[in-house]
This record gives sequence, C-alpha cells and structure tokens, in this order.
Amino acid sequence: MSTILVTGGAGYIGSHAVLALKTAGYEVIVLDNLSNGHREIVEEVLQVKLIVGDMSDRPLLDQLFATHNIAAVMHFAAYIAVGESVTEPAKYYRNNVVGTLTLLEAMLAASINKFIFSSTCALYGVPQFIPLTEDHPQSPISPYATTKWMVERILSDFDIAYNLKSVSFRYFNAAGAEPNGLLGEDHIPETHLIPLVLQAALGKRESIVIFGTDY
Ligand SMILES: O=c1ccn([C@@H]2O[C@H](COP(=O)(O)OP(=O)(O)O[C@H]3O[C@H](CO)[C@H](O)[C@H](O)[C@H]3O)[C@@H](O)[C@H]2O)c(=O)[nH]1
Repeated sequence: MSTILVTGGAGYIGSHAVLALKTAGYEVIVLDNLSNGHREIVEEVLQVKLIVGDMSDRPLLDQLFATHNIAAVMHFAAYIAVGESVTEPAKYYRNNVVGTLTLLEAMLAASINKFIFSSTCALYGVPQFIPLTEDHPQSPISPYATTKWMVERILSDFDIAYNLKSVSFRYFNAAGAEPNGLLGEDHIPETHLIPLVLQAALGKRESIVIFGTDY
C-alpha cells in the first residue's frame, strides 16, 4: 500500500485525516513542527511515524522524499488564527505561502505530483449570495484567507506548468470529535467559536464574546 505524507498531522484536521488514512490501509508519515500540534496524538493514539520538522526545511524534505516512497502529500500544516493573521501577517505569508512553496518544489524535485490541500471557505470573503457555491467569486478579507487563496493560485499554475495534480478542500467551520472519542479538538490557544461555546457550557470559562454588530 502507498505511503502518504501528512503535514500538520499532529493538528486537529490533520490528525483526523491520518486516522482515516490508516483505517483505509495506507501507510502514513506525519511531518509536523509541533508548534501547535500534539506529539502524543501521533505517537500514542495514531501510532504512525512522526518526523518533527518544518516544511520550510528544504534539506529535511529532500532527505524525507529520498528515503521514503511517498505517493502523495496531504498538506494541513499552517497557521490558522484569523485574528493573529491581521496583526502578524508576515508570519502567515512566510509560513503558509513560502513554506508551502518550499514543500511543493521539494515534491516536484522528487517527482511526486499528487497534493491534497487544506484550504478554507474563508477565501470567498463576504458572501454575495447564499448558499455559497464553489464558483462564487473569491475575495479573501483576512491575511489568513489570502494565504490559502495564494496557495490555490500556485497549485493551479503548477498543474499547467509542472503537471502537479491537486485537490483543495474549502471546508467551513470544522468542529467536533472523532465518533469513538479517540481524537478531539484542542487548539492552543483556543480561538474557535464552537469549542469556546462548549467550554462556556461546561463551566470551564465564564463567557464568550460574539464579535461584530450585525447579528
Ligand atoms: O470568541 C469568538 C470566536 C469567534 N467568533 C466568530 O465566530 C465565527 C467563527 O470563528 P472561528 O474562529 O470559530 O472560525 P473562523 O471562521 O474564524 O476560522 C476557522 O474556520 C475557517 C473556515 O471558515 C478556517 O478553516 C480557519 O482555519 C478556522 O480557524 C467568526 O465569525 C468569528 O468572528 C466570535 O464571535 N467569538
């Protein structure tokens, strides 16, 4: 069975993807710099190989691709806090865009041309009509969303120029735990609405603030 490299596999959506891949019979290797992820989830719960490292580390990527027979890359590694992306955009463009570019170039150098990208519905921006359709105009309003939009543009151009085949998932607000309770949701720090609401309901925090004025 093929080996899939999962970047960000120690994070929320990435760890759920690793479990699904394992259940489907794939070999999985996780690359994660553990800036936000959970080592014990990969090593103890998922029990797959964890390489602690950064997608911006080209020599590490070259070595990884040279020593493992990777059929495809699923890319979840990214900074995801929308508010922080506004105050620290450089951090987001460097990691999410430049880091992804480094990963893609290392893949191409190793003749790997299958890529699954964890994108976001946020690249649509403020909806012009609801329900949103896939071909709704794209107009990201945060640096975070713009980084995902930029990577999608890179992927489109790399398909034409280098035959890099990709799929981008623009999910909305993913939330919740794996049905058997093996995996949950634990962002550090927690900024996401649904976990914050649950924490308030459980008495773990006093209240939550609903942003904006148009509700
Ligand atoms: O304390 C809070 C937290 C959030 N919100 C609001 O609730 C909504 C959802 O916020 P989340 O932080 O839960 O999610 P975001 O939509 O901002 O971002 C998340 O969902 C995106 C897709 O919509 C991306 O996937 C992104 O990576 C992920 O962090 C937003 O309108 C936000 O402004 C509040 O009102 N109060």
